Amino acid sequence: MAHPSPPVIGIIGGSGLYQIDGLQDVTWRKVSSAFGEPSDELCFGTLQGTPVVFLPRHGRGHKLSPSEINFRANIDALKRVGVTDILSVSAVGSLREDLPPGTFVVVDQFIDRTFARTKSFFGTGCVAHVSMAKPVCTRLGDAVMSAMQGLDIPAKRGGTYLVMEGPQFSTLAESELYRSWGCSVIGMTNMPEAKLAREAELCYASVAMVTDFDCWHPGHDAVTVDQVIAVLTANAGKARGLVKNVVPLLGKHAGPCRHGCQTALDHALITAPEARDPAVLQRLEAVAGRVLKR
Ligand SMILES: CSC[C@H]1O[C@H](OP(=O)(O)O)[C@H](O)[C@@H]1O
Ligand SMILES: Nc1ncnc2[nH]cnc12
Repeated sequence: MAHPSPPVIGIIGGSGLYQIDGLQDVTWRKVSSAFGEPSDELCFGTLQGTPVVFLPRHGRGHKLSPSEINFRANIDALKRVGVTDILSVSAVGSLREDLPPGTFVVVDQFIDRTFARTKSFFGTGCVAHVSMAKPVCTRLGDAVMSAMQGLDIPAKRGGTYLVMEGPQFSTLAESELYRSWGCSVIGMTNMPEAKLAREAELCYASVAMVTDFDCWHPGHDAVTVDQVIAVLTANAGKARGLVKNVVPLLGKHAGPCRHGCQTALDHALITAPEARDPAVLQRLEAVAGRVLKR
């Protein structure tokens, strides 16, 4: 059995989402990771009796820029406390006219243009290659879509999230390039987060909340943080409603995901057992213990 059932939900909050309102029995607790410091303490609580673990991606007060986030520590820490499913919530710019600010996009693909981040738990001493063909968990995506019903949220299932390094926003030429690639939205954080969740055999889905039209749109020639925060604030109630609905929905699922997220490492390890570095294996205990022990 890959995981105890039911799923344990972890929420990674992005810009503007530094706590979950309405969470009961809340405690913030420092959780150590073998990969350094997570962005903040983890927030443990329950929503209608269902346990939830929350982590603000940039830390409370938004202290970390996208390039400074220790994505490995965040995912490792969430796995260490028993999280099986990660719902990522992010602010994004829209690259399409039909995705105006206020739209919630449950993205299903990513293009990773980041270049200054550590992107894998694996490497010298234990090499692995997981599939990223389908980076988003269908079960989790289904639950998010159901949770939005009745909330009056303009929602779209599917779309490609272009992940840029930042912290500066894009040039017009870059924005037009990503549009020509057919991308739907742009942000700075979902990679390597999604890659690391897959390596850690965690289900992952991302709700991309559109806050702006980046800089390509004739009516909006630049994006500003003030604009992003204003749209996020206006949509905070809807984001809260979504989290409130999705947690009990997911909590009702019994057993592991059937889409392969929780067995991603079954055919991924390539380093011969006798060539593996024991110190590296120890660091990988939470992430990959399931396959390293057998
Ligand atoms: C505040 S605008 C730019 C900032 O917002 C997004 O963060 P997140 O994905 O954590 O919501 C974007 O990726 C940038 O980090
Ligand atoms: N236009 C944009 N580009 C990158 N990240 C963003 N986050 C919110 N809006 C964004």
